[in-house]
Amino acid sequence: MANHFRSSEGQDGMAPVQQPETPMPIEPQVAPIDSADVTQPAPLSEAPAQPAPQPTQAQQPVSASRVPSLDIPVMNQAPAAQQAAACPAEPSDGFDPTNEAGFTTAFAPITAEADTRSVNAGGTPVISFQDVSMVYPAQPNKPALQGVNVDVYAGEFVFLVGHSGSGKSTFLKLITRELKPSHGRVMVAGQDLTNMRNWKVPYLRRQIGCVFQDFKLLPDKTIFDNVAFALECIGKPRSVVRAQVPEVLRLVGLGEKMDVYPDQLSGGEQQRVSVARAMVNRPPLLVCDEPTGNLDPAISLGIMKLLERINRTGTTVLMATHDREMVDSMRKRVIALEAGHVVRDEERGGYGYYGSF
Ligand SMILES: Nc1ncnc2c1ncn2[C@@H]1O[C@H](COP(=O)(O)OP(=O)(O)OP(=O)(O)O)[C@@H](O)[C@H]1O
Repeated sequence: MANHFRSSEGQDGMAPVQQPETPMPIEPQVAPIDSADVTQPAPLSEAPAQPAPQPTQAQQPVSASRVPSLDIPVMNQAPAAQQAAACPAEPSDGFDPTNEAGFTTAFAPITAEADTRSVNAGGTPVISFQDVSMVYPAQPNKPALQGVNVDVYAGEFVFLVGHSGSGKSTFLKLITRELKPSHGRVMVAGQDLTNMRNWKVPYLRRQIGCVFQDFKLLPDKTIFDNVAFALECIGKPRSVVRAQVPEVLRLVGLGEKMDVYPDQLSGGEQQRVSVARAMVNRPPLLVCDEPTGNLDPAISLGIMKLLERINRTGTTVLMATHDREMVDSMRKRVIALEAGHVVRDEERGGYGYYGSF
């Protein structure tokens, strides 16, 4: 799946059990307004400089260039009513947004070097789990995660696979600080989430774009307004919203549908809106929980191409999935969980054999 992107140019002994945190409201503080120019990379965060860690066996060198910084809310923090209506009939349009005219401007152009780039495993990991365990109070004798050690570096594209209940969603929720670990340390962009003050959490979440299986779009807002909402929540001025929203919607091939409502879109189109919303402020890290779980294979492929394209611009992508075919075809890094343990971490892995879910 490498080259179709190029042609489009121009176009994260147990300690005491920890209670899950009450979800944070969207952006109680409004951060300083920054530039509207989403084409310019910015530093990941105010993360303190750290000594270079030793790369693990699984890391292989993705892109040294990098990393765009952003202001983006965690999208599942939005009001409950946002669940989209059931997906309408899904046209098998085999849509490939990377072939759309005007595909490019929000993201860095893909250059020949992009295909040969390597992950910089020598820097600070974007995500670092250090002997992490998570025990839910309701299941004190069954840790959802136990003794997990994982580093993910800037520019990687990583699949998180495993049986239902193996701990994938828990892993992702630790990265967005929806949960705190019962034991161990979770670092994201050099920041220790274990000790992070609650008021800082919204700032962390601005750096993490989230895409979910159920899209979580606001049914009573147009596509434009759904994406704009992500920027408005973090205090972006109208001019920034007006510049960035159409651009990112064109990127996902929905430039002509900005004024329609979610229930007027197919499931694949709704997921593309969800990706646009997650990426509109260019977070350096994209976390996806079963993003293709509600989509048929042709539509899933379009979404995966879009995510791979986004990864090629330097965005680190971590995706929990049951999509065997997709994982096998993409040959990206695969981390497999089983009963809360990492049982496999392969550089260019396949889905593996887990029976039926
Ligand atoms: N809020 C909760 N309270 C108690 N136990 C929970 C909670 N959330 C998850 N668990 C348990 O933690 C374990 C891991 O769940 P998790 O949702 O992380 O798995 P998963 O791999 O994401 O599953 P799926 O693929 O079905 O989404 C399971 O045993 C689950 O029952």
